[in-house]
Amino acid sequence: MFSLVRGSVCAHLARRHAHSIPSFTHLNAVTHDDLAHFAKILPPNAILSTLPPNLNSADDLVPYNVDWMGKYHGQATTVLRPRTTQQVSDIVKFCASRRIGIVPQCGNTGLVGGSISLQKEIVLSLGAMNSVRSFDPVSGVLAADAGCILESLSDYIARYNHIMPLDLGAKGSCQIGGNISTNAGGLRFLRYGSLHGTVLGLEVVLPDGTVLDQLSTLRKDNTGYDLKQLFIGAEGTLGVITGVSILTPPAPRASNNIFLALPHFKNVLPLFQTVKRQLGEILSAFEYIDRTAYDMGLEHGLGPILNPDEVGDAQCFVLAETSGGNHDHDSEKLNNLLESLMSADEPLIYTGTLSQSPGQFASLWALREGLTECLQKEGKPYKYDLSVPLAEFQNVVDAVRARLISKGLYGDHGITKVMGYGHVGDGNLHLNAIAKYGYRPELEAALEPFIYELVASHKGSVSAEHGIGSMKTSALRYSKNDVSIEWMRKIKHVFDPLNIMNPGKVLPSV
Ligand SMILES: O=C(O)CC[C@@H](O)C(=O)O
Ligand SMILES: [Zn+2]
Repeated sequence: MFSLVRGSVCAHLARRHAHSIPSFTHLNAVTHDDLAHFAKILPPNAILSTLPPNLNSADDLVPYNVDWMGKYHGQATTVLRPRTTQQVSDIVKFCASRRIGIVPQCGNTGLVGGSISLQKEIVLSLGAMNSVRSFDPVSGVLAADAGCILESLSDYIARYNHIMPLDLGAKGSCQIGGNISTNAGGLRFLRYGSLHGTVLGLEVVLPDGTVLDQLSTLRKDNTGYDLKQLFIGAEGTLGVITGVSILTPPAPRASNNIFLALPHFKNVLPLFQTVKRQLGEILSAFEYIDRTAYDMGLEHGLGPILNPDEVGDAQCFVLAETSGGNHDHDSEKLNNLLESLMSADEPLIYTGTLSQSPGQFASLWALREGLTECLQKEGKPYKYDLSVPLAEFQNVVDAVRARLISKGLYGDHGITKVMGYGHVGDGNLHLNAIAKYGYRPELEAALEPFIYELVASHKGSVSAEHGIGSMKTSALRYSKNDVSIEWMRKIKHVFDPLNIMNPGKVLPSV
């Protein structure tokens, strides 16, 4: 009996070991000889390195080593900028033979430190792979290199009257390969759904350098395991996405929006139901902004959107968008909605405005889309991207603020503002806490794991759309059970037994 138990424990440990992920100590830093090898694959201007013979300055590497927020500072000595899938494959094959870690990087606009080199891994920048491969105006399928900027792709297909199925505030600099690697959600998720549905195919360089060509353009392909799904949201830990094919919808003929002020958060849910019922399928976005976020936007010049006297003490705001077939018809629907909301016996809103021109349409969106940048101007934001039941949005924000107050950490010396905004329609709350004078360990300790425990108590997700990166590896367990994490490890081990692909991201080290 005793030996049987011992046997099973040993077997368990052996199993764990088989799927544990080698640590950074197994990886080698780039050497002079490695650079000489890279120089056989890439032209000189595609290699940046602080090592001899290149001797670039550390400043030259800042765009690759420091993330958009200036929060994560990477350690890469070398950045490689291939132009072809073959070059990516040659680089990866060589890195695997030398056990050199690789951080695939697109626009470096992520918010969780997913594209930063933690311990001298090379940065493999996809930005020079930026050509459209094909577009079929009949099916709407776009095939493109991973390094294409999202907005450039939008502009490209606009001439065919199509739009990208995703839209983000960072569209001017984020790249499609990064969007897919992080399974970005964004502002059109409510209407067009997840990239797991709209991505039809991928080309991926696997961690041994093999090119996995799954660049299918088929809508229907029911031939067993759908491998491409594994790379969507894998954050570069299973391979380097080099090419994508994605289904793009026809551009709506008319887009309108409306901005509403609500007295209390508790009105948001009934409002969402009313709006869905009255607008039906033309509703394409339903975004939430709490009072603190709205005021911050105004302080930074993103308004005024509504008459301050009518806004009064409104506690939150909603931006709803329609994408339909007829501008006047949709506008009339929104007008009727606004009128019925205002004239109800117990109105759900204080006031609202309906955009009357493309300029007004853009300025309503500008307030919502500009919030992330406003936060950066206010100080150092602690950012949490959560899925929680809609009814809990405000409770979560309030609980975090109350905790900081109770610990004496709320105010100029600590966290100056706690706010919530996000994609109500998708159950996705962006909770931000601003440390005006910089990040401090005691502030982080007050926020985490408190926020993650709160999210877990609601069976929510610690990452709704930004990913895990290096920021949330230890928080993964609040949203994934042990069995799920163990199978994630097994998958990682199958693809990347040496752990050269974006090490230290997504999976916690054991
Ligand atoms: O700033 C954030 O926390 C969210 C960023 C982005 O996902 C957004 O929805 O604007
Ligand atoms: Zn978002």
